[in-house]
Amino acid sequence: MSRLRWLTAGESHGPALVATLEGLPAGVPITTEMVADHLARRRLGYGRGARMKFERDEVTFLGGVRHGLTMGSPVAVMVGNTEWPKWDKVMAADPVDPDELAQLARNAPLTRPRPGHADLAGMQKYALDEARPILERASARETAARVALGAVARSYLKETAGIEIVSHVVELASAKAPYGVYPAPADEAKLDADPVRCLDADASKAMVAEIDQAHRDGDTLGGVVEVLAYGVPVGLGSHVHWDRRLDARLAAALMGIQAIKGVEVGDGFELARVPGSQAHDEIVPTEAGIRRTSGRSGGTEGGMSTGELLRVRAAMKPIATVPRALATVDVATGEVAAAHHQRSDVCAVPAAGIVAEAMVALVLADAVGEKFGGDSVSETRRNVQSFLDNLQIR
Ligand SMILES: Cc1cc2nc3c(=O)[nH]c(=O)nc-3n(C[C@H](O)[C@H](O)[C@H](O)COP(=O)(O)O)c2cc1C
Ligand SMILES: C=C(O[C@@H]1CC(C(=O)O)=C[C@@H](OP(=O)(O)O)[C@H]1O)C(=O)O
Repeated sequence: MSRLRWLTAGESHGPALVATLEGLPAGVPITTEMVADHLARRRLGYGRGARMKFERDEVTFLGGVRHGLTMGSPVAVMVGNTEWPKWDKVMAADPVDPDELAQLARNAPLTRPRPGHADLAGMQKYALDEARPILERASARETAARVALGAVARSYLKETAGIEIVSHVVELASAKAPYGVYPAPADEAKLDADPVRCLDADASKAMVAEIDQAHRDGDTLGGVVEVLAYGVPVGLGSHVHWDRRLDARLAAALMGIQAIKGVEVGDGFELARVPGSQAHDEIVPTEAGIRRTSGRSGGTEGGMSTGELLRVRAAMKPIATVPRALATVDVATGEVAAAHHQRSDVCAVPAAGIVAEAMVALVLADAVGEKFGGDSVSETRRNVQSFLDNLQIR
């Protein structure tokens, strides 16, 4: 069963985010720069708000890594928040003089919850009279910590099994990339250079135009990202129990990203609309061994990886902080009000793709560790190779 354990902590305007990852072997190459590169990729994307322009994502390893390699002990990483100095009183861990707090405009109680964000349900659940303690943690700032851990998981996957992950934006509001065109890992730099991380130039332009229009309208947008994992060996996950199924684990991980409201594995919902003869991937003998003729299943059958390209999609709802503020209730007065709005993203779908890559990496790293074990990278690599070399049917 599960081999990796990981947790994040920290608030959006606190001093830092921290994350720990336990269960990796020794010898995984990882440096501060590798993590920082992925964090920089997460800050990209047309339509993001002001904060992403000045956020620096300062990375510090606190444990588990020595001279660029994991040691087999828990990996602990900290990502500093550039915002902290402005919030040191409002978000202080220790009590602050109430008179001093009352002077601070940014400490004004947030009593007009935003539809679509965690504000209202969180205030009700945690018995709070304002939303600050809820939105601080509900904020997708937390995804920086996941991307930091995802960088470690990606390195483990590449070193042990040769697995490589890439994502792209396939839909943004009504703009769509042509279906069935998949980026390769080598396309990462090209995708990162595109304003919306879309492979198709025309679709990219249409997506940018959608964001510009939403910006003018005081509105926000969502979209769909697709994550591909190349080189996934057959046999990760299992058919024997629901929580061991690889497809279920991927779906839960993607759905666990803020604002993701739908997940598809392979052709997903489309498979429900066509007959079986057009829904499955036929099996054929080839010089390279038994293969599938198509990739509709997204590389899993019976909750196990098939050895074909792994492909999952995640649908993000539009950003909840709509500039043309939506109707709400001021919970301090019970009166009709406009939801609170400060700066926010118009669209964060490109960033969500980077987060989705990290979540897929963490799920696959867990599944690789579970199947192949190993306390050093070389041991895991040997185990992967030995399994593949000794497959009875191939
Ligand atoms: C990368 C990323 C950036 C986001 N930026 C914002 C934002 O600027 N403003 C906002 O209101 N919501 C933003 N969100 C979405 C909220 O975090 C999300 O709507 C909120 O957690 C409620 O969604 P839920 O119902 O799925 O939890 C962002 C989400 C992601 C993944
Ligand atoms: C800080 C990040 O995203 C934030 C996610 C977010 C939200 O409500 O989810 C709201 C915004 O934060 P702020 O209110 O401070 O401008 C985004 O900037 C980040 O991704 O690093």
